Amino acid sequence: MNKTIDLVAIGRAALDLNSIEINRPMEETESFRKYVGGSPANIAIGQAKLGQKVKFIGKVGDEHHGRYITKYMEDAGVDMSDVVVDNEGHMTGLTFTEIKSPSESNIIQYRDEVADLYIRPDEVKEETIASSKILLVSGTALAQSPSREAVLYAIDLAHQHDTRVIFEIDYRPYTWKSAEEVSVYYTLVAQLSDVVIGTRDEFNMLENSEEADNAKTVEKLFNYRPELIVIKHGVQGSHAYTKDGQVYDGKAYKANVVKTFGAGDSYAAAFIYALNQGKGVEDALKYGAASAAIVVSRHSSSEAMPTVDEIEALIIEQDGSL
Ligand SMILES: Nc1ncnc2c1ncn2[C@@H]1O[C@H](COP(=O)(O)OP(=O)(O)OP(=O)(O)O)[C@@H](O)[C@H]1O
Ligand SMILES: O=C(O)C[C@@H](O)[C@H](O)C(=O)CO
Repeated sequence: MNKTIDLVAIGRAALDLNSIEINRPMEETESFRKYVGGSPANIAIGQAKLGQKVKFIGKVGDEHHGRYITKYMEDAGVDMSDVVVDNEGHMTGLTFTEIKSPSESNIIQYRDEVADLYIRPDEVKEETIASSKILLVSGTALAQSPSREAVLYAIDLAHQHDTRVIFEIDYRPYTWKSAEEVSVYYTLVAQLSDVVIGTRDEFNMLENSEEADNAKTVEKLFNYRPELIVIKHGVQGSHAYTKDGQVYDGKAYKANVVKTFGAGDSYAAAFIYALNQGKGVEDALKYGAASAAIVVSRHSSSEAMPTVDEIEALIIEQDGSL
């Protein structure tokens, strides 16, 4: 089928309530600003801002927050026509963020019985997956049925239609029942994906191990489908590994940090954008890191997503050239 969509993301679109009073613990924070949130929604918005054609597959509550999210993402350029409105009383998920200091942010999530975890396989449209170059899978969508089966079905369709599967491990502790359960589903989906992106801690969850050896992690996964694996190490940067044995080291850019969350989503949006533009892995690492440096210097994880010009200006400012 003709690939008219650059990326389709599956998973949660939720609300972030970010503390307005920065550098303060949550216990003393009284005011919050509302944004769209949820890792795959943030990545979809980031991609749209970079000029990509993006579609979203998910489920939102039949209430004010669900309507706000759908409208915001449509206005941001994300095609929301496959998003289902829940009709069983499940609500949109909420995240409160604490911005304690430029090096410490925490999140508190309300994710019991949330609408996004109730998307069913029969609500995933084959023609959407078939017409997209990339299926972006968020690991949190594997935490519970029927969302788990919806994701596995989407991956199967992607394989049938030559759609590249990118797995953002996106570990959130809520909803999962045990470390073993996390490891089983993360391993399964990583083995079925073409590209896997996660932090070192998230790969530890995948392996259910504290060993933290990047070389061993990639060696095991390269026995399966993945051809590119990215392991992120926060402000220390990130590493990309290819199946043919190449290793690329990416550095973090300097930033005037407001808060640390949102880094991973902005990184993924720009890293995938660069690969889709035909740039090499080395450049993709720069685009991802520059995008993250911009988002950590702003208040949100969605509205904060940068344009291509902003990313390239930051790379030129700090590296001297693109
Ligand atoms: N404080 C920072 N300053 C500049 N760049 C940063 C900072 N923190 C992270 N980054 C950039 O973002 C990339 C991804 O960050 P990180 O490894 O923290 O991902 P993550 O844990 O998925 O993010 P998140 O906190 O959003 O979940 C890093 O490789 C780095 O390039
Ligand atoms: O991913 C989430 O559900 C919360 C995010 O929207 C939040 O902004 C964040 O933690 C991004 O990494």
